[in-house]
Amino acid sequence: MLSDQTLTVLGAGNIGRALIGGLLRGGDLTADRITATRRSEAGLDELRQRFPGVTATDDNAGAVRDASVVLVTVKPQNAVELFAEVRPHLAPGTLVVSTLAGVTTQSLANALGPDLPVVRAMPNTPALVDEGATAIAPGAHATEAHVALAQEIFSAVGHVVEVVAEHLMDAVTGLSGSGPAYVFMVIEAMTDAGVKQGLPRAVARRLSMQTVLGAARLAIETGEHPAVLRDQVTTPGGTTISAVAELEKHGLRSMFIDTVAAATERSRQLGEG
Ligand SMILES: NC(=O)C1=CN([C@@H]2O[C@H](COP(=O)(O)OP(=O)(O)OC[C@H]3O[C@@H](n4cnc5c(N)ncnc54)[C@H](O)[C@@H]3O)[C@@H](O)[C@H]2O)C=CC1
Ligand SMILES: O=C(O)[C@@H]1CCC=N1
Repeated sequence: MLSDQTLTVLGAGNIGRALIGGLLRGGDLTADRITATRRSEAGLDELRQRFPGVTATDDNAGAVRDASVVLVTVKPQNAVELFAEVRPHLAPGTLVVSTLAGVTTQSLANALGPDLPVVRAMPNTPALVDEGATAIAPGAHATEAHVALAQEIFSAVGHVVEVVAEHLMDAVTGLSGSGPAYVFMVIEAMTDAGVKQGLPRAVARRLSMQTVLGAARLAIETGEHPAVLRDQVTTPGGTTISAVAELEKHGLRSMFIDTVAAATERSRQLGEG
C-alpha cells in the first residue's frame, strides 16, 4: 500500500509538485513520508512553503537512500547526471517511477541498476487540478504490486491507464502528455474567433474554456460516441453544420493526426538520445 511507503521525488517541478500536492490532499501519503529535491535554494524554499512537513533537500543521493519509491521528474536533459549521482545509493528493490518523456524502462534500468523494478509513466499538467490523464508501463522487474503502487500515485491526481506494450508510451506522450498544449491553443484560437465577431475578450475566453470543459464532461459522463454528441448540436440547415464544413475544409482530423505523429516521433527521438 502506498500509505506504508516512503517517497522521494527527484526534481519536484511542475509534475513532481502536482503529484505531491495530490497525494497530500487525498491523504494517500503523510508529509513526513515524502522527500522532494530541487537544485536551487529558491526552489527548495518554494517546496517548503507549499508543502509543510515534506523534507526538501538538494541532496539527491541522501534522498533516495531511505526511499522505498523514487519518482523521477527531472527533464530528460538533466537525467544522465542525476542517475549517475543516485545510482550507488538506491537500495535493491526500490521502485523507480519515471515520467521522463521517451526514456524507456530498459534505459532506466541500464542507468540505475539492471535488477531494479521500474515503471514508466506519462502524466499531464491537468494533474495540477486533479484532472490528469496518466498512462503507465511496467519494466521487466516490475511486479503487479509495483504497478499497483504507481497506479495509486497517479490516481491521486486523475485518471490512470496501463499500457502493456511499452512502445505505445511514445504515442501516449504525443496524445495526452503534450495534449493539454493543443487544447490551450484551441481555447486561444476560439477566443480570438469570438473576439473577431465582436465579443469582449474576457467573455470570449470564459465561453471558450467552459465549452471545452463542458464538452469533455458530457462525453465522459454520457459515454456517448463524440460523433453522436456532435450530431446533437448540429441542426439541419443550422449554424453548426456551416462550422463543421469549415473545420473539414481545413483538415481538422488530418491536422491532429499529423500533430500527434510529430510529438510521438519526438518522444521516440528523446528515447534514442
Ligand atoms: N510538463 C509536462 O506537461 C509533462 C512533463 N513530463 C515529463 O516530466 C518531467 C518533468 O517535467 P516538468 O515537471 O514539466 O519539468 P520542470 O522543469 O518543471 O521540473 C523539473 C525540476 O527538476 C529540477 N532539477 C533538475 N535537475 C535536478 C537535479 N539534478 N536535482 C534536483 N532537481 C533537479 C529542476 O530545477 C526543475 O525544477 C520531464 O522529464 C518531462 O518529460 C511528462 C508529462 C507531462
Ligand atoms: O514537451 C515535453 O517534452 C513534455 C512531455 C510531455 C509534455 N511535455
